[in-house]
Amino acid sequence: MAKILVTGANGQVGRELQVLAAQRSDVQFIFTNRTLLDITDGDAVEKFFNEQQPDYCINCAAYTAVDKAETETDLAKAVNVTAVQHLATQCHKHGAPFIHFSTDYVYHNSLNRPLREDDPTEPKGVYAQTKLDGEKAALEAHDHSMIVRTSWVYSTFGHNFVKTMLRLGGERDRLTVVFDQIGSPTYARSLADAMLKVIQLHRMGTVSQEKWHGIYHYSNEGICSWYDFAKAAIDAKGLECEILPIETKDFPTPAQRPPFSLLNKAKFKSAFGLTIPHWQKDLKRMLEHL
Ligand SMILES: NC(=O)C1=CN([C@@H]2O[C@H](COP(=O)(O)OP(=O)(O)OC[C@H]3O[C@@H](n4cnc5c(N)ncnc54)[C@H](OP(=O)(O)O)[C@@H]3O)[C@@H](O)[C@H]2O)C=CC1
Ligand SMILES: Cc1cn([C@H]2C[C@H](O)[C@@H](COP(=O)(O)OP(=O)(O)O[C@H]3O[C@@H](C)C(=O)[C@@H](O)[C@H]3O)O2)c(=O)[nH]c1=O
Repeated sequence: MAKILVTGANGQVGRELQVLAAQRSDVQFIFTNRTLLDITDGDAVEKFFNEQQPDYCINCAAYTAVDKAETETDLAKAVNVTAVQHLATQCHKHGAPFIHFSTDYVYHNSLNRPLREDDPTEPKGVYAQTKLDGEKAALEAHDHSMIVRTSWVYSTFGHNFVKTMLRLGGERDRLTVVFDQIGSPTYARSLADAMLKVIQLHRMGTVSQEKWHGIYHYSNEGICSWYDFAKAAIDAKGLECEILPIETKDFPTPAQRPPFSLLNKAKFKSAFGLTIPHWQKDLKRMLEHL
């Protein structure tokens, strides 16, 4: 039976993988959180791999506090770069294909079309830079590193934009949200499900090394601004809170966000023959579980 190691399993994607794992008996999952396995500890990671011998590793651990990363730079680097190198190195040593998540924030441009994996990157903040460096570390350390760049992840678990909007929307009469940052949300349940399907295809022998190794995009289908996304969530919940569109300059933050980071998913869909739900459908699905 294949053994899948999931690191950072207390985060949004990790928790969704745990939900899906409960429905599977054909695969053995090992879920680790920071207490069970601190991935910044290289010796601990090595020992863990030697003892557990996983067949696959999905790294859901990350430093994701975008603004705080501007001041907690060393910690962001340790988790998003050094630790990723530890995991990829051990995956390589044990012949375990690796899945690692990255972000749409590696981009910062004004291309007037969905972004492809080979479009130029231009990380603006510490979080974005460390995620890009982590991608490189994973790709260099292991020849079976799948980097999945995703965007605007939300779930019933953990902290995310949707839950923040619903909380604030229940407390205030009015919220102002940027409408000049465009992209696509990603329901962590769908992302988790897609990763397990990719592993299933690999186990069936239909995913070559060349196909596994490299960068893929995955987010929900469709396009919106953070304003549209907030309004959809508030309206779906029937909250009496007015959502007003504002420009980024009127919502200053320590870290810059990309103005346009809509991901083109053509490579992922054609490589694995999978379809991706539209963000409006997935938002409804998530709100039903909330
Ligand atoms: N959230 C988003 O909007 C987006 C996320 N991504 C990427 O997707 C991936 C998953 O994100 P998401 O599920 O939202 O992340 P979360 O922030 O929800 O979870 C990250 C998890 O990593 C854990 N962690 C942090 N440091 C360590 C460590 N040293 N050892 C072990 N575990 C650690 C955290 O533990 P603790 O709770 O103890 O801190 C937390 O449980 C990440 O790579 C992220 O960069 C990409 C685009 C958008
Ligand atoms: C709370 C709030 C945010 N905003 C803006 C700020 C920001 O530009 C945008 C998104 O808000 P947040 O700061 O909650 O989201 P942020 O932490 O930037 O989310 C990012 O997280 C990392 C981990 C990723 O990888 C990205 O894909 C993305 O999901 O909305 C408002 O305009 N009004 C508000 O009331």
